[in-house]
Amino acid sequence: MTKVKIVFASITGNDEDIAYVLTEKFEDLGCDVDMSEVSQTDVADFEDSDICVIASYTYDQGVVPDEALDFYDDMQDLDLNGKVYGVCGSGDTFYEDFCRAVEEFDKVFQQTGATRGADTVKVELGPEQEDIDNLDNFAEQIFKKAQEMDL
Ligand SMILES: Cc1cc2nc3c(=O)[nH]c(=O)nc-3n(C[C@H](O)[C@H](O)[C@H](O)COP(=O)(O)O)c2cc1C
Repeated sequence: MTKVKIVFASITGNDEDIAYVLTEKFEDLGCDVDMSEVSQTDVADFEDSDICVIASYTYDQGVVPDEALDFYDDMQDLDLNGKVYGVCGSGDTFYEDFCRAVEEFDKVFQQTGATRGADTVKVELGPEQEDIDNLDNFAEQIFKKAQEMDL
């Protein structure tokens, strides 16, 4: 069974909602899914998974959330070759750096050698039906890539 690890950073619940949408979709696809909050998660969990996903909000001029900084730093030392990843997150277009943390996590995943399974998904605040459709599509693409790689 394909193992999926979903890590989220969320203060007001939008990214937690995103993580739940993805959990449900990956489970529908027949995956074994584990979801956890970033400050409660060890990066080694990604090494034990086939598919690695991050859902993060953006704060204060586009930086990675404070509680995700250790995780972000630890990711720089990971070798995730042969694994598939995806990044998504919530932001607010009121701010200049809309969903910048999504881009930052995408960059660090690239450094790990993991393969991007789908383009990033950026959600304006909480996920509406259109976002849920985009997230379902995101999960399907990632799963398809993992199947192509025999994961
Ligand atoms: C002080 C503050 C700064 C923020 N800065 C940004 C930002 O630079 N870029 C962005 O896209 N969203 C920014 N946001 C919006 C949050 O990312 C957005 O509310 C998000 O939905 C929160 O996700 P959560 O519910 O998972 O905590 C900011 C919000 C606050 C309160």
